Amino acid sequence: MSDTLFDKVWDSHVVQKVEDGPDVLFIDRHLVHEVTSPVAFLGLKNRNIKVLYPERTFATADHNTPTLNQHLPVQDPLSAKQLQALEENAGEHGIPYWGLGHEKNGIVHVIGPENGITLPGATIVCGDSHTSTHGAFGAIAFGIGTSEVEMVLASQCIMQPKPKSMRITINGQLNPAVTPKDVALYIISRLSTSGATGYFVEYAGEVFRNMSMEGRMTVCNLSIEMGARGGMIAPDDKTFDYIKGREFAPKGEAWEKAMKYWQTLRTDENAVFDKEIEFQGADIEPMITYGTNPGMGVGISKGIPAADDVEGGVATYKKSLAYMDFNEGEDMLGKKIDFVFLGSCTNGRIEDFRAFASLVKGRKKAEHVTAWLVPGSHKVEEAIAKEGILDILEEAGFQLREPGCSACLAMNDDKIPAGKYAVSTSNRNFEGRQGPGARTLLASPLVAAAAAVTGKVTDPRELLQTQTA
Ligand SMILES: CC(C)[C@H](C(=O)O)[C@@H](O)C(=O)O
Ligand code: SF4
Repeated sequence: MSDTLFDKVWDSHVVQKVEDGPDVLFIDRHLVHEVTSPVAFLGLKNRNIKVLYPERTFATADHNTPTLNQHLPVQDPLSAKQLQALEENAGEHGIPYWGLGHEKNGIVHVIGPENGITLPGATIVCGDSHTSTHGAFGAIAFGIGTSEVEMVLASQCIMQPKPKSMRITINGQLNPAVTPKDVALYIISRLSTSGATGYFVEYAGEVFRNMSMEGRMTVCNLSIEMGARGGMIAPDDKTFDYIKGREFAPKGEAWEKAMKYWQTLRTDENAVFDKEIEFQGADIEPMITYGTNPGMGVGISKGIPAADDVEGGVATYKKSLAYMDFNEGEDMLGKKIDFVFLGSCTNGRIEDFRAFASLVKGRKKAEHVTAWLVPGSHKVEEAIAKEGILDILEEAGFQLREPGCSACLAMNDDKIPAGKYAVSTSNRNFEGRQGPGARTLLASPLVAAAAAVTGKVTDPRELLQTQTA
C-alpha cells in the first residue's frame, strides 16, 4: 500500500478511531504562549486537573511583549497580566517557561525548531494559527483553539477529522532575488486565501528541496493563509543536519533510532493525493501585496489587477483598494512607503536578517522611513551580532530591537500609524492588523530592504545588479 508522508505521520498517532467521527490523535509537542493559554489553564484549575505531560509542553512569551527595554517591567496592564498568568501557570504545572529576557525566549514558532523541540514525524500543536511553520521538518503541526489547548494540556490528545491531502509541486530554478516568501505569496495569489481550505498540503519538487530549513519554515508558515490546515515538507539531510545537536533533539543511540524512522518519512511513489497542483519556479518574481488579504499579491513589476480580472466579489475588492488608497491598474513599483518591518515567525530568522543585510550593505536607510527590525528570538539576536550583521545594519542607519511578535499584529506598542504604508515581512495584511488604519504591503526581506533604502517599492533585482562589493 502506498501512503503519503501525511498519512504515515497521522496514522502512527491515532490513539482511537471514532466511527464517522474525528480521530483521537496523540500530540508529541505542545507549545504555549500568553494569549491563548490563560483560559485553558483556568479550565484545568476549575476541574482540578494537572497537565498530563509537562515535559512535552513548552511556554514562551511573545505576542504582547515590548521590543525595547525588556529588562523593565511591562507597562501595559493587560499584557503584564497575561505574562504573569503564563509564568504562574507554567510554574504550577512544571512546564518550562521561557519568559522575557530568558536566553531561549522568542516567537513560539521560532524557538521550537531552534531548540530541537520540532522533530520530523512528530505531531505538534499550539493555540496559534501559524503552528503550520513546524511542518517544514516533516511534522504534522497545526493551530488549535483555546478549548483544545485545555484538552491537550489535560490529555495530550486531540480529536481531529483527517483533512484531505494536496500536493503542490514546484520544479525549476528561482531567480536569486526570489526568496521562499515570494514562492509562498505566489502560491497564495494563485490559489486564493481559501484555495486550500480543508486540505493538508505537502510541498514537493526541486524548489523546496533546494530551500534551506529557514526557507521551508517560511513556506509552511504561510500555508494557513491559503486556508490549509497545515503544510509539510519531507525531511532530508538538511533537516537532520539542522536538528542534530540541538538541546531537546535525541542524542546518541536515540538519535540513531530516530534517524532510521525519519528516513522513512516520505510520500511513496504511487501514493494518491486528493488534489495535485504544479507551478514552475522560473515563473515566480519577487512578490508584493497591494490589498487586504495575503492572496492579493502580484509580481513586483506588475500593476494592480482590475476588479473584473480577479475572482471574488468586485465590491470587496474595491473596498480593499479604497482602504489601501490604491487604484486598479496602478504600478506597485515606485509607491512611497513610510515603515519597514523585518521580523515575525514568517521572516524573523537569521537567514532573513542575512538577506536584508546583504542588500542594505553599503547603502543608507531612506531618511523618511521608520524601520523596525525585530529578531524572532534571542538566539537570532545573538547570531545577528556574532555574524557581523549588526554592524552592517547600524552602518546603514538601522537599529535592532528585542525579540517578539511586534508589529506583526501590533499587540504591543509597535503600531504602524493610521494611513501609513508599511512594507512588512510578516504574514497578514488585514485591515488594522499592524495598527488601526495601518496599510500593509507583505513582501520578502529583500523587497523590504530595497524599500528601506529607497523609501519606495523597489525591485530588489535592480539593486542587487548594481550592488557595491
Ligand atoms: C494571537 C493568536 C491567536 C493569533 C493566531 O492564532 O494566529 C496570532 O498569532 C496571529 O498571528 O494572528
Ligand atoms: S509573529 Fe505574528 S503570525 Fe507569528 S505568532 Fe506572532 S503574531 Fe502570530
